[in-house]
Amino acid sequence: MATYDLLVIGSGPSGQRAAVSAVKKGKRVALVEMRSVVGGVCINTGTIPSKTMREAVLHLSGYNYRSIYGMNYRVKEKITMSDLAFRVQHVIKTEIDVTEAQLSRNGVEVITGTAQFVDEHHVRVDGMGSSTVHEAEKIIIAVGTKPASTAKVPINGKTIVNSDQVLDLANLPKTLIVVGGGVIGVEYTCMFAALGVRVTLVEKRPKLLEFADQEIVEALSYHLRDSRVTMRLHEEVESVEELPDGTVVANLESKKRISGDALLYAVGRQGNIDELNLAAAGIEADARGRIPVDKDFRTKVPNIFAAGDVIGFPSLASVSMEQGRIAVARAYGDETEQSNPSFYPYGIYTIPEISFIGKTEEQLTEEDVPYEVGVSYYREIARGQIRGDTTGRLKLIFHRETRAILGVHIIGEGAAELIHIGQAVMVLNGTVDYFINTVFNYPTLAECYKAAAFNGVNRLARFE
Ligand SMILES: Cc1cc2nc3c(=O)[nH]c(=O)nc-3n(C[C@H](O)[C@H](O)[C@H](O)COP(=O)(O)OP(=O)(O)OC[C@H]3O[C@@H](n4cnc5c(N)ncnc54)[C@H](O)[C@@H]3O)c2cc1C
Ligand SMILES: NC(=O)c1ccc[n+]([C@@H]2O[C@H](COP(=O)([O-])OP(=O)(O)OC[C@H]3O[C@@H](n4cnc5c(N)ncnc54)[C@H](O)[C@@H]3O)[C@@H](O)[C@H]2O)c1
Repeated sequence: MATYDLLVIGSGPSGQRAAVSAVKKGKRVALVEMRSVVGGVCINTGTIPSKTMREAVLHLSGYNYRSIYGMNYRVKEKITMSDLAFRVQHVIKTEIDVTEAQLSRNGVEVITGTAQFVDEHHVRVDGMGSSTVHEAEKIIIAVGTKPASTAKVPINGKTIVNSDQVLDLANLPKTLIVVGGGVIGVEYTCMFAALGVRVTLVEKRPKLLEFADQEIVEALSYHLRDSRVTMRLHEEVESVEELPDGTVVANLESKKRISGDALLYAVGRQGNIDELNLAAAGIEADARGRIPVDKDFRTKVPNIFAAGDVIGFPSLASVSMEQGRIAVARAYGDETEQSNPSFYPYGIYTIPEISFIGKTEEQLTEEDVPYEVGVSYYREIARGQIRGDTTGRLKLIFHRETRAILGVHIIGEGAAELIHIGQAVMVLNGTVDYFINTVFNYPTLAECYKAAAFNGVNRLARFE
């Protein structure tokens, strides 16, 4: 029986970061992964495939250049699922190689197999025709999630797919039903709509992306409609059926029936805990398979920690890495490593992209915080015109009295990169005056910050 200082279960972003951090602290570390390759949902089925597919869609469809060369501009006239899969497979393979190299360079022992607890210090790993028990002083559960499913939606991996299977669609459908207007549903809706697929998006809540600033969501909704997406909000899909001709029907609770060539079921995800035998370690998960932890990512069993999507919100690759790092720091009594969730950014890879940090107008209104808003439009910035994005906008929210930046909300090309300028100013306690008094490269999208700051400060001046 092998003995480790730390055993990590799962090789997604949280597991990888936890394992390497522990090695850097001089610990002997093993990482167990049940897939044949490392990287988790992030590299193999979720983040990396979807973001690469988006890039392929934007390139091949010529979407970003239609405002310059005309609505019929295309790089490739007939785009197939294999065109998209080609680029995706290339990036997945490279990312797996990079991750494997990083783990081996750092001396993390990767064990392939499915982990299950024997007790709070022992884990059995079944794989490759063998079963071995490993002992560890500390254990980190980083098993991530899998798509939520129900018997009423017969996923067949071909025409009725979940988000792990999108690239398995044999052909690009002419019509697609997307169930779930969360981040996954909305991102894929945008990609297929940009390819000319007629998409119907069904969301049971009255609004899409409820956690985002509603002005930004309204701007996105405009783009979705412009791309001929039909939005069925406040409507719940009750069941799905396959018809003999191979098409698919979604039955809504309101008795409406929607038909399509294919259906993507993206109604959330649940913790990957079925194989773990958590009870043997004295741990319980909630109904959605999420494991409760304290602020240090410690479960109710003192030597066992959990990080990443399996602990629930916000379920982002970016945050999962950070949770893995902090969990290891706390496991070894290190309080110096810190991370502040108030400054975690969101990047939503819709078309156009959305990114934000800090509070929304809705939250600040609810909290009675006196704020002012400054807005700038990509069409007024030279780089916006050069790039062909004339619909993007950046919204800066700042405190009316202290002038501190309270939130930044962006929709448009490069939003997920651009947000980090606002993030740095917020983290360093900057005010709107930073943007007024700073020179930005010209022509860049970063100039949006300065234009928005002027706009906001000019509004304030009306009251002086
Ligand atoms: C379609 C999609 C798009 C996304 N896009 C983004 C994005 O743009 N930006 C972003 O920040 N986040 C995005 N996410 C979220 C991101 O992928 C997750 O937050 C991240 O992968 C979670 O990392 P993790 O370490 O918790 O686990 P995961 O990446 O889920 O990895 C967990 C690993 O544990 C393994 N495992 C499970 N059980 C066992 C067991 N018993 N024994 C051994 N191994 C086990 C699994 O095989 C898996 O490899 C997206 C997710 C999806 C589904
Ligand atoms: N860019 C990113 O950061 C990114 C991208 C994709 C995924 N993710 C992560 O992946 C996780 C899962 O994403 P998701 O979109 O699957 O989950 P989600 O929980 O965010 O959204 C699911 C949506 O489906 C709706 N829904 C549920 N049942 C329904 C029904 N029967 N009919 C119609 N609508 C229904 C819900 O109201 C909800 O809005 C998220 O937590 C997210 O953080 C992040």
